[in-house]
Amino acid sequence: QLSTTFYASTCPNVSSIVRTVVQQVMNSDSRIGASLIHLHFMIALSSDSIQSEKDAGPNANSARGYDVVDNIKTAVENSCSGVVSCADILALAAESSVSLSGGPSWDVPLGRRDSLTANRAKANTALPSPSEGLANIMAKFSAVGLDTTDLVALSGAHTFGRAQCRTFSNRLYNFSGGNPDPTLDSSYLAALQQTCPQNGDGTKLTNLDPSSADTFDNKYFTNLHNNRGLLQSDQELFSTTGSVTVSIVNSLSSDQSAFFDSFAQSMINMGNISPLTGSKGEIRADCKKVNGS
Ligand code: HEM
Repeated sequence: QLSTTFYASTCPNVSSIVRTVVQQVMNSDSRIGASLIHLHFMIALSSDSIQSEKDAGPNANSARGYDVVDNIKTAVENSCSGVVSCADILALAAESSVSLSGGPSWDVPLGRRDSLTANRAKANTALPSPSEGLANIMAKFSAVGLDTTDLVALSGAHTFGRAQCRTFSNRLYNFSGGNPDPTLDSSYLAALQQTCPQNGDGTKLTNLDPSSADTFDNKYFTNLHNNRGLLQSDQELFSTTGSVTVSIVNSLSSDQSAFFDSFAQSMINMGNISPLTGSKGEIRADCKKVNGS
């Protein structure tokens, strides 16, 4: 029961306020759009609020963007005090991040409220890890009502942003019987081994999309065709023989506008995962904590 016109009378300019702040930050930080949508994903999948995910295992060190959410919140509060939730701000920031990076735009359904709790245990188990295998990741998406098309389309968000060596270095040296992941293209493997030496700094960053690092396009899917998916969870979408994901990758790699349409729809689906609405939850004053805590 979210609605794209939810703030039409209470905060009619909310979308452009959010977009302006995201644009400003992008001018000096080309990665911030990716970081904001990544944050939106983590929060959507753990159906929980900002505070809790921040320190959960799979996200430790990986959640950038909290400060920017605070800045957006301040800008929104200056125009319309106390009416727009942090959850809606993040959903709008995700859309701005994509459209300002060359991707699709869409009308964001709004009217979410912020949770009254923070649940670290749930964040730890509901979030997929890049090495846990396609079947498990499909099950985690399915558990929140997202199907295989959503999984493949949304994984296309790895068309921009960065990942730390520790999130894929298992593929580089000792993946199967002492060898690197056999699905990795050999020159890409060599480049990644240079970036991420064995026993090196696991927090070092590299581009998720080696062909167009900061642009939102469908090169992510052509990378998979060329065995240049960075995370194991990326490459498995294409390299798992017989998986239904293969034909979806094929169709999205051959048609960017089909990817954009699918992505926008799947973002709406992701944003619809059990939102708090009506009188449930609250409108947080500070996005990092429950009111009064
Ligand atoms: C399918 C399961 C997914 C897995 C296993 C996964 C895993 C990861 C990992 C390990 C990283 C690197 C984090 C780090 O190094 O700190 C990452 C980054 C990222 N993820 Fe995903 N992800 C998934 C789905 C998604 C979805 C659905 C979206 C958004 C719709 C998304 C958007 C991003 C973006 C944009 C980044 C880069 C963030 C930045 O540069 O700050 N991911 N993901």
